[in-house]
Amino acid sequence: APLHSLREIHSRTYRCVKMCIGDWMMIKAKQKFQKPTRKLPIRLDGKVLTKENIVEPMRDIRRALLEADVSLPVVRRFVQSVSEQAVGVGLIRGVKPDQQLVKIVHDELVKLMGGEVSDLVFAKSGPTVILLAGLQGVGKTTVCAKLAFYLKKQGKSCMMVAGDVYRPAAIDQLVILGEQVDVPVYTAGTEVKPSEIARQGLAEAKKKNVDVVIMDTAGRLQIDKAMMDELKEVKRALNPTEVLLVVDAMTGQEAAAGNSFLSIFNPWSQHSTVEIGITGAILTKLDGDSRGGAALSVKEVSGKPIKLVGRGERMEDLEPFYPDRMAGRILGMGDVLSFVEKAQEVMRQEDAEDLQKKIMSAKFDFNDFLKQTRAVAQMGSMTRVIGMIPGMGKITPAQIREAEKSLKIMEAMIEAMTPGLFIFCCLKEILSTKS
Ligand SMILES: Nc1nc2c(ncn2[C@@H]2O[C@H](COP(=O)(O)OP(=O)(O)OP(=O)(O)O)[C@@H](O)[C@H]2O)c(=O)[nH]1
Repeated sequence: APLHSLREIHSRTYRCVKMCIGDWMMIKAKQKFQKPTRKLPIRLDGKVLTKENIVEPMRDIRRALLEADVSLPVVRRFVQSVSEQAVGVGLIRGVKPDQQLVKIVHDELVKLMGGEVSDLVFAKSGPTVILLAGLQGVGKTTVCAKLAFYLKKQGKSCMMVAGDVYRPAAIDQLVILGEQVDVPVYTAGTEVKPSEIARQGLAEAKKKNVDVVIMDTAGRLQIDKAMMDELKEVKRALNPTEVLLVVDAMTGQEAAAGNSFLSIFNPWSQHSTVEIGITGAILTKLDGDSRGGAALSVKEVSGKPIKLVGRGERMEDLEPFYPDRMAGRILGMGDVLSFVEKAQEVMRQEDAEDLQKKIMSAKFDFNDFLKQTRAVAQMGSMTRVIGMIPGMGKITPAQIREAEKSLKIMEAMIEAMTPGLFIFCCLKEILSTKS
């Protein structure tokens, strides 16, 4: 081909593609600079966490967990598993081993407690039935009314069933709370078996077309066979959507201990064969002094998510369980956590700045251009690539086809050119543009 037409193709394509790639890269760099993405690697210090440098901070973390009322066996298992995971992890620049360890422990705690909010499950048809179980005095009756109020605020019609026949005051308590939250309560006195009350209550709820039925059950000071059998009978009568274990946050150390309700999940417990099919838990009395270690014990021992937490005696004091907030509360090292998070952000920001500087100072020669062209080509067809560039929507398919053709010619030309010929073409291009 004559040099003139080659030069024209060359210069037109060069300018067009350089503009596109340049704009596109600047936009991307700007986006990265303004909002550092999580994908950018965090700059590390070149040092790592080792068995030796985590011994001391792990001791503090162990103490913090015990002070937060996490039960001892749970603390032991947790500390061992996190220590194994932490060894070899790179240190973020400017962060000390103990600080970084706190962050790792925090993230592990969040993961262990389910990671995200675990929502209540609702039946696809017919009423959703929620059965509450738990030891005496943990707050079941109060939770029953709180839950009804909570669901009522979400637009669901509710009915409560008073199944605690062993403590007559519990039935009166539920009726009073029902009046307070304006939710009907089904009662059948103390002479009827709880499973029969459950059957009658459910029938009544179906008749009234109620969305959610919540059944309160009796609590004992400790679990025994009679209590478990009774619960199983109630469960059979109701076929509940959710069976929620109500746990007092103040009883952290006991939560996973031998005589607690939780022990039915414990493989070493004498009640391990008892199966009542708990689907989740509600943690009460979190407004107290406890740092909430029971949350970790519940999840660790039962494997079931905590769905809601009670934070006071008022009816509105029930809210979803947020694992990250709870992890922060259990560790009680909020300052260290926010410092490490900040350090991570700064490092990501510095990485983004570096990237931008590299783009700004790049000497964009034809070899770079070829590399970029190939990189762009690897991203898919020109139509797809152009579609990713903001403001390029007006380019017609014919123009894109033309550009693709030119690119192929360009590639062949650059590869065939010696540096001398390359400079000659550039000079000719500059001179002809000037004239
Ligand atoms: N501070 C605080 N107190 C609570 C909370 N939930 C329940 N309580 C109180 O704990 C006490 C026991 O609550 P109940 O609802 O009667 O407990 P229960 O599990 O039904 O007890 P039994 O019927 O004996 O099994 C009551 O005084 C409640 O007001 C909570 O989240 N925070």
